[in-house]
Amino acid sequence: MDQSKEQRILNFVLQNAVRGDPQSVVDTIDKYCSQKEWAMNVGDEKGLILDKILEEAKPSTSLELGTYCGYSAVRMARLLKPSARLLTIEFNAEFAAIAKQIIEFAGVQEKVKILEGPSEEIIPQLKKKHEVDTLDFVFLDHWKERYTPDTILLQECGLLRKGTVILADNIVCPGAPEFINYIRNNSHFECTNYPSHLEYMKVKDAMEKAVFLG
Ligand SMILES: Oc1cc(-c2ccc(F)cc2)cc2cccnc12
Ligand SMILES: [Mg+2]
Repeated sequence: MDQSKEQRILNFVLQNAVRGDPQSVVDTIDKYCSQKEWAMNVGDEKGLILDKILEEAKPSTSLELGTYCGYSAVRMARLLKPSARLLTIEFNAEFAAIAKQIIEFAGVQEKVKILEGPSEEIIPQLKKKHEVDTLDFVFLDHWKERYTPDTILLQECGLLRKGTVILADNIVCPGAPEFINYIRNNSHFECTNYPSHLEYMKVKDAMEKAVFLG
């Protein structure tokens, strides 16, 4: 059976990154995906925007929708304070298995919990099953047509609080026009756009920050 691209990324990390060093794992994935095979990690240019917004938020409890290979989970976990936690939801079982190994290799497994399944099923379980009170930071990086319904679901489940920061990837490419229309016309959110480029490409992309006002 031929290896998947995600398995090749994992193998490259295991052979080239430094175990227990999250920055080396991030740099190694960026090296592979810019030189060998493109993959849908947030990448280094948009990753620096993610870093800055995450550091400003200083979150105790963060949620990521769309783990993929774990690149942004490792990238975020490396900046979290020791007691902080990141929950990351991944629908695809193969991706979740790869991400688990990359997160463990990076040594951030104590801060990161991968929840495998559909976001619409897992979000309503966060309070009772995963002991979440409210979320300080949310990174939307899964299927674009889920951005709006999952944002509404987070609100309905009482998981947002005054000041919760939501950061969404791929606002331009592949694009999330319905989400942008929803969030920018919703008086409960204060939005900021961050122009950038698609990971590893010269194609234009952007991220959108939406702060929940309560
Ligand atoms: O950052 C991303 C990029 C793309 C993408 C795929 C093919 C393209 F030609 C361009 C962009 C898809 C994503 C799907 C989910 C989360 N992030 C994605
Ligand atoms: Mg993305």
